Amino acid sequence: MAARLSLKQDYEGLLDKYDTWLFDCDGVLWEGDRLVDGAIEVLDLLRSRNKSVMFVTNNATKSRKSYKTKFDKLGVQAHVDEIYGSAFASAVYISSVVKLPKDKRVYVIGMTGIEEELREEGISYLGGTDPADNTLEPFTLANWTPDPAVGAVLCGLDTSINYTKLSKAFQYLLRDPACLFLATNEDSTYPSAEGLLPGAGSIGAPLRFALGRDPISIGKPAGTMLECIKAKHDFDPKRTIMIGDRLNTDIQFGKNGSLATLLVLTGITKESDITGPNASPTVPDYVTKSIGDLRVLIS
Ligand SMILES: O=C(O)[C@H](O)[C@H](O)COP(=O)(O)O
Ligand SMILES: [Mg+2]
Repeated sequence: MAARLSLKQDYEGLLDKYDTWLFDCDGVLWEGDRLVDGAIEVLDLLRSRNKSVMFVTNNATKSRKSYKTKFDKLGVQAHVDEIYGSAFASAVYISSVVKLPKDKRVYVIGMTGIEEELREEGISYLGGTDPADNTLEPFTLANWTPDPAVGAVLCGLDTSINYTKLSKAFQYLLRDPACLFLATNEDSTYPSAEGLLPGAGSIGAPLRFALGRDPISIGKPAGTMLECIKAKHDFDPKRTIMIGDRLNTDIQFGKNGSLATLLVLTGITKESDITGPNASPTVPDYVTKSIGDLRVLIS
């Protein structure tokens, strides 16, 4: 049963118990470019109490560096080494876990975040924002020569998705069973400032359906990003709390990592998802309406 936080002492209890605070971004700190009310004050409060603050986002549209620009623009204090995104985790996974040979390339469905992180890791790629792939012209195999060096397809949130990209990714995966099918994350929806939109998982869904094959998904709830954090920061999982808005990514990620979990209701998850007959079996340790609720601690 999740503990519903409401009193000042409830929030004080979290400060006493947890030294490391991992924040999901979309739906927790902001929606699109609209900050959640109180997010900055609460992050400043945590840092003033010597808490370690990190950001763990499945949003692959931005690299860590371009996320740092977003944080700066929104006035949120963050160091690039505190920012972990699924584009970064995917690039690290391909270079360090897959160990993709240097003569191999990655076909990308996605945006600059993935491209920048692959470049940072020295991984050769094609597709992505290439104008030749970002076309609404009809796609025909008769006019296409696949790149024989492609050894993996990486699919992430792509707001310029089209039939050409899906067809090329499909062909790479169909013609070579050894070609890796990777997804930065599989969130079904994206909480924009104006409302829900299809998420990364819905961008890759046509490939799953056409191929009858599931990708390896690298973002939350998989442990890859936690491994990336562990590689750079010492922290005690027993004194670490994951704050998220989506049960099957953020809260499950926290549970998989033996972290405490705090669900907020400013993003994807609504009250009806956690109460009543259709409540999800994924139960967070704590629930509060918004991260802004912790402002009660600011004396
Ligand atoms: O579709 C997506 O990729 C996700 O909705 C989105 O970007 C999740 O970001 P997060 O909530 O993990 O910051
Ligand atoms: Mg979120």
